[in-house]
Amino acid sequence: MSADAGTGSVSVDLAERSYEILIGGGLLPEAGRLVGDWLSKRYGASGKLAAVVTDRNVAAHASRVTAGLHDAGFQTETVILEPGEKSKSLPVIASIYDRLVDMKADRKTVLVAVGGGVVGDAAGFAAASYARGIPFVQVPTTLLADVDSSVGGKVGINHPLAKNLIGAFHQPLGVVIDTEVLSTLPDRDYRAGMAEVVKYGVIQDAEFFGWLEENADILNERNGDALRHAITRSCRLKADVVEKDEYERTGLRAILNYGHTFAHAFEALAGYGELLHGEAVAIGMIYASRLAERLGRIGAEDTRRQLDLLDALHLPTSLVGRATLDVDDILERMKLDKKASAGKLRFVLPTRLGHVELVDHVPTDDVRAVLDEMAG
Ligand SMILES: NC(=O)c1ccc[n+]([C@@H]2O[C@H](COP(=O)([O-])OP(=O)(O)OC[C@H]3O[C@@H](n4cnc5c(N)ncnc54)[C@H](O)[C@@H]3O)[C@@H](O)[C@H]2O)c1
Ligand SMILES: O=C(O)C(=O)C[C@@H](O)[C@H](O)[C@H](O)COP(=O)(O)O
Ligand SMILES: [Zn+2]
Repeated sequence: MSADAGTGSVSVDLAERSYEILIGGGLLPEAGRLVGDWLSKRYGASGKLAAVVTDRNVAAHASRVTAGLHDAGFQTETVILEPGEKSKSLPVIASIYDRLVDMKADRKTVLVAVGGGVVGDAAGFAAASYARGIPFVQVPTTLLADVDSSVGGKVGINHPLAKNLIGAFHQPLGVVIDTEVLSTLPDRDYRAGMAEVVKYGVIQDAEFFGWLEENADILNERNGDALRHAITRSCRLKADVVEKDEYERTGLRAILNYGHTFAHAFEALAGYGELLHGEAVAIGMIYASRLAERLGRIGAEDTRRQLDLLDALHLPTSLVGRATLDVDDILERMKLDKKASAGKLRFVLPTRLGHVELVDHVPTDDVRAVLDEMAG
């Protein structure tokens, strides 16, 4: 990765729940001080007790955050989760509660999530529910968490039958993105994060989509400047949506779910963790775009450009060779999607690059036809 070119920030404007996302190389040691500043700004003098939740693969990064917390005067406890999607489960949440009870955490104890989307979602849900809500800070360490899961306050865990079915909205006090941490991220996880970056281009920003097409090669090489631009733009685009529809009530926030109706069913059916979330989203976006084509809402050329970009970023675009799933099972699982209403599926479908719509009453026969066609 190239040398740091300074720290940037994105503001998320949500009245009394507003916060900053700081983005730069080498920010990890600053996180402790930032947590202290954000906590005292929001809650006044605090007890300076922090629970750091991380996973085994990122514990070394987390210890640098812990050192910064100590320097800032915090006493800390560290909870280390098993890496992987299976940690988004009730027993893991119960184990975090136990540790919070042991350390006598109160409503001014801050929970600091250092890790990918799994750590952020699970720890964030523990923070949302312990003592009816304690402050929390996101220190994402994967590309996916940088651009998506650390921003916007969706936290939660999986039900065996459906992704993220149990959860809450709980905004962080702030987000610290150290782009240097990505240098240790395995390639497969790095690529998976790119799927959510591509999503923003398709749903909100055709120009950004074009920039991604032009820069796919250097993004694959993890070029520092390109990455910082991709992360900053993605955070801004997500913040724009969250600021207007924080609780997904008007339908606007649902656009962030492009590709996810398919993806979540695939992830649950394949067995959590078999297909990475970003991989499932990449495949789901192509299925959703094919569905939009079939319904006459988008031209084939716009699906092809998504396919080509995902290919260039080495992401999968169909289930073939990845998972063999039964079409009826997929349709059944999709009915558990949180966007469904009165048992009817709703899909986020593109009309052109840079624009999507939430569509009700999509005929099951059309969804089935796309699933059959994509199975080859
Ligand atoms: N809350 C939201 O808005 C939101 C948005 C998108 C995705 N998600 C959720 O995020 C999860 C996926 O997140 P993810 O892709 O970050 O997966 P993840 O948290 O499982 O991390 C991927 C892997 O990388 C390892 N890792 C993390 N950072 C590392 C680093 N810097 N160096 C080395 N290894 C590292 C982890 O231990 C793990 O094995 C899914 O559960 C998905 O549903 C939530
Ligand atoms: O923040 C959102 O809103 C999103 O939909 C972002 C998605 O990328 C993310 O996967 C989210 O966890 C899905 O939310 P869900 O409500 O469909 O579980
Ligand atoms: Zn997602």
